[in-house]
Amino acid sequence: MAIRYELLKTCHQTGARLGRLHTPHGIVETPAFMPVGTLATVKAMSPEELEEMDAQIILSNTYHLFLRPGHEVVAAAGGLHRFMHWNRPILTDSGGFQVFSLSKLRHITEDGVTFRSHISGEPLFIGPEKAMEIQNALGSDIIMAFDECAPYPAEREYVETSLERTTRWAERCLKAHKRPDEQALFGIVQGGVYRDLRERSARSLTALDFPGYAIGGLSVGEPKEIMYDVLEYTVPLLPDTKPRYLMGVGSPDALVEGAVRGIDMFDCVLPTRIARNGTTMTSRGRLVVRNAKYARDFSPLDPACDCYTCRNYTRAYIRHLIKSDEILGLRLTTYHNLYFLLRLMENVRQAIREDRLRNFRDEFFAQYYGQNS
Ligand SMILES: CNc1nc2cc3nc(NC)[nH]c3cc2c(=O)[nH]1
Repeated sequence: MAIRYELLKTCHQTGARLGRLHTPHGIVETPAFMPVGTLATVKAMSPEELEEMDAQIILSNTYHLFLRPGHEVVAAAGGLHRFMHWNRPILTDSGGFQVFSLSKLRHITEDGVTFRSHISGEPLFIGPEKAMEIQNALGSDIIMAFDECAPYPAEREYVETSLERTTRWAERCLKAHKRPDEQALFGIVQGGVYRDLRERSARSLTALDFPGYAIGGLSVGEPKEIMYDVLEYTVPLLPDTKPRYLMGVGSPDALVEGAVRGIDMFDCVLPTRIARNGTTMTSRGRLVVRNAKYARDFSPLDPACDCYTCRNYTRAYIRHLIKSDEILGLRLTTYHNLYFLLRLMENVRQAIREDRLRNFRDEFFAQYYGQNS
């Protein structure tokens, strides 16, 4: 078995679960946030810094590594763990999402997707078998089925046709996967915002008995209330003995609301992406440190945070670095943002242990979104 999910407890106040995901590269305590390391690096962070902040698993992108440096190069290095000097768990996505979001001139057929590289413009192809070949070469602990993330909004007919093909692609992935004992292949539930289509997708995929399930097709521009709605009726269709991964989520509120609805794993570029333009997450909401009002503010980004950035640097100094486009500036804001979300998930796990996740959510939101301020 490539992975083993251990369900430790279900919160009595909510549907949230406390779990441990045993992988060949170590244990992941869930609910867990996965920092995104698209090009085999979590931008601006070293693996040692990620370990220091207790990141337990990171995500990397098949599409990007296929284009550059090429999965054969990573395989020749001994796999992604060796290549990037990260010896904890890695999850790779299957490339579908990036093909649709990054490349131009793409064309979907039953075989897969033809597209032009967003780097060189050369014509390329990825399908279920190719996505398995690439991820088998990368050697990640968890790999994702090749799917189509239907856009939002999308006609019901389009979503239906797409999910049927995604299910056929999932079957082809199961057949093409060469290393099921070392790399756990997750199925990805689609179906847009249509309840009966989500149920059909979940039923088809759970019948194929994947070791874990992702919920795809969300966090693609739909209102959060709609996303939470889809989770309410989709999560219960998934086996509670297996991990559930909500792809591309998310912001602090979405992480907490997702955990409340039984999600175990999350990934999002938000913390690293907004850090690069000086936007930080603090216990009292977002703080845009490049703002002039912080020019002489010698307090830490977040007085309630004990991370390396908050223990050693001030808002004024970080603002100066960001304004001067100094590399240390984005390193310090990235470190803090990742630390903030990883601590948030530790607090969520603790609240589940103590059966008080609903209370935690209300307290956290009041502080972060300032309902009571
Ligand atoms: C790899 N397959 C796959 N990745 C995804 C990544 C996403 N990232 C977001 N928001 C940032 N939504 C996503 C959906 C999917 C999805 O439906 N499928």
